[in-house]
Amino acid sequence: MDNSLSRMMIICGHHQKVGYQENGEGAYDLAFLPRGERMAGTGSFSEILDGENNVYKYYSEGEWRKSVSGKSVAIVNPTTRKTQYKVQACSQAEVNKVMEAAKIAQKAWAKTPLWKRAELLHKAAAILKEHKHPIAECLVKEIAKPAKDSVTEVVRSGDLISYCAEEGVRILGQGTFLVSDSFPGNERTKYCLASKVPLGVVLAIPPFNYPVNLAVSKIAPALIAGNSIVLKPPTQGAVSCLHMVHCFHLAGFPKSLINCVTGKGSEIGDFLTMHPGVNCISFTGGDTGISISKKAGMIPLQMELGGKDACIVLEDADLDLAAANIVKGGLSYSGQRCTAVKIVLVMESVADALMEKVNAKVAKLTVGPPEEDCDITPVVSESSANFIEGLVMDAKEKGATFCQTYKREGNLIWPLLLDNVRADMRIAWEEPFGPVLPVIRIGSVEEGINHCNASNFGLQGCVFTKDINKAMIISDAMETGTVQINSAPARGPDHFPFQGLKDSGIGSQGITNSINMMVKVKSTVINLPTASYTMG
Ligand SMILES: NC(=O)c1ccc[n+]([C@@H]2O[C@H](COP(=O)([O-])OP(=O)(O)OC[C@H]3O[C@@H](n4cnc5c(N)ncnc54)[C@H](O)[C@@H]3O)[C@@H](O)[C@H]2O)c1
Repeated sequence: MDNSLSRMMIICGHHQKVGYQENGEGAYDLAFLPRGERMAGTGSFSEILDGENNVYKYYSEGEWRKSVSGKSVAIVNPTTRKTQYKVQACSQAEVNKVMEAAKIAQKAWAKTPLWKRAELLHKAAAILKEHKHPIAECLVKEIAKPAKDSVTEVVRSGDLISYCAEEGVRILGQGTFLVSDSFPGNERTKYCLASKVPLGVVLAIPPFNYPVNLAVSKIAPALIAGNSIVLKPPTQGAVSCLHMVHCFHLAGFPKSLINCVTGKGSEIGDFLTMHPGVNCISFTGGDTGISISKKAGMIPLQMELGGKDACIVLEDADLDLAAANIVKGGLSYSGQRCTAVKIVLVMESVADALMEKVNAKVAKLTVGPPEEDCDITPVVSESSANFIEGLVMDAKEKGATFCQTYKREGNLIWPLLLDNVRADMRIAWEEPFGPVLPVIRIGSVEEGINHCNASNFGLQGCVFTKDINKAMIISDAMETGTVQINSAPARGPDHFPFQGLKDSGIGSQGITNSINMMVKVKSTVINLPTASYTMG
């Protein structure tokens, strides 16, 4: 931090705080503010920033380090489109070192009592929540998430860690005891004790859209189950992740148990996912996950990939409820959610009425910077905005009805509903990951289900109807990991099972399922010389 900073009044919502102005490179000095109120890279977080070069460090062997590569990766603020932060470009040699250390640390951690693991996780959760503001600030600057939602993401992550600690001590505290005489031909001469043991080193790769939440949803289950962690954060979201990791550091976890390497995908991406030291990969993201699955060795994989979540609206639906969920479900965080409503399939007879309600709500959305807590904020990158524009132009050429005028400034795209979309348009099938929502008018429920099932994705879907019997039949017919009845698709609450079928993933998440996924079963069989049946 240089000396040229000038003291100023920083306006935060309705509160005024006396502090120092941003120095133009994303760093602040607010050391006099209460703990937890400080800004990114300062106060408790000053250790994670190489102030001389203004590059965030990576975390290895319990220390914050500069890469020997001398190189950095720039993180571009989606709103200003200027470099906001820089992170270390780690080398393959540094990844090797991290892997070796993580392997050794895991062995000691596996011998740490479960209650002690849980205690440390609770501590990390509390520290994370205490520092919600500086971490949320990173989310606002790196991924343009609206300010309030950014705080919510951090708090929710703290709650997830605590829940995981509680769930872990219960489910990992129990094994299975089997006797041999239930299988034909056996006497009770064998007792089998099956217990859950850690996998080893878990490689965690979260996506940009929930970098903190989707990192801790891997880290916490892995740790409570006795594994060590190597985290590879997304580039946009890396600095938020580094701050989050520092909260685990402050909680006092053993060194090398949690590690975080940053860098270019081309340099360390495949190197990490194909590394022989990795015993499990937990990945959330797009199609990259499919290629990782093909390249990874014979290790357990947890893959949560893209979605094209359909919203089927029947003739008897509560249209106000459906409209509210379509707008919130489709356009929150500018549609950059795996479980966003990504296609509306509405019965022709109620389509005009529904669209009127939806368009009235879209007109009320605020569009602008995340700092102002706008509903629609810039999408994560210029290439993402270009991709979304490509889908919009394709729909235009093929005759979709534009409910709003298409408008874009830089990475900021105004919310847009496309009515009368047809199956020959790309947007009927592809995931825009932006504030653009296609609507297909259907003549029968079967047509809606067929469209949903023809997708290569199978994450979630939803149906709006007042008839629970019809809803159940549709839910059973939809080939998706989850179907929501009378609400938009959603991942939370975080302890619910969460899984994608087809190209949407492998395995199931949610706190309990993730813990169970990060262990393997180990059996010890006691062989008795004679059959023995317990009498009392
Ligand atoms: N199903 C879910 O739970 C879920 C949740 C959120 C997001 N998503 C999906 O994520 C996508 C958007 O996120 P994104 O753009 O960050 O996805 P992405 O696939 O581009 O990147 C995901 C992660 O993979 C890393 N990565 C990229 N190339 C790699 C390589 N060769 N080796 C190792 N790691 C590599 C990225 O740095 C990032 O950390 C959307 O498709 C969305 O639907 C799915």
